[in-house]
Amino acid sequence: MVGISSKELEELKSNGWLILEDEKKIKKEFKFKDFKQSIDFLKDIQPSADALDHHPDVCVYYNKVIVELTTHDVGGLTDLDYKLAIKIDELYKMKTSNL
Ligand SMILES: C[C@H](O)[C@H](O)[C@H]1CNC2=NC(N)=NC(=O)C2=N1
Repeated sequence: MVGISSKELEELKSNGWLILEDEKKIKKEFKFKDFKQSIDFLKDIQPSADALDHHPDVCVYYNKVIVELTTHDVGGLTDLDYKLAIKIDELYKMKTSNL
């Protein structure tokens, strides 16, 4: 695990991730059409999170899922947050491109 680079942070920012708490956390809201889609998205994330051994903090609403990423072990952002964020964006694109 290594710290996140400023290039990675910029990329996440341009993908719509908010950088919070003095660059210790990132957050993004994903929109869906109903609760089932929201839950299915969460289920899509689970294998990637387990594979990276890195897990998001998630808030599920009826038609939106708010994802927060930070590396609790170091109290800040690392490459694991970057990798999982990119993966989650990919999963969202796949999910919403065939609606
Ligand atoms: C032991 C295990 O590797 C750690 O507890 C992992 C699990 N998943 C994790 N997820 C996140 N987001 N941050 C962590 O620090 C973290 N640590």
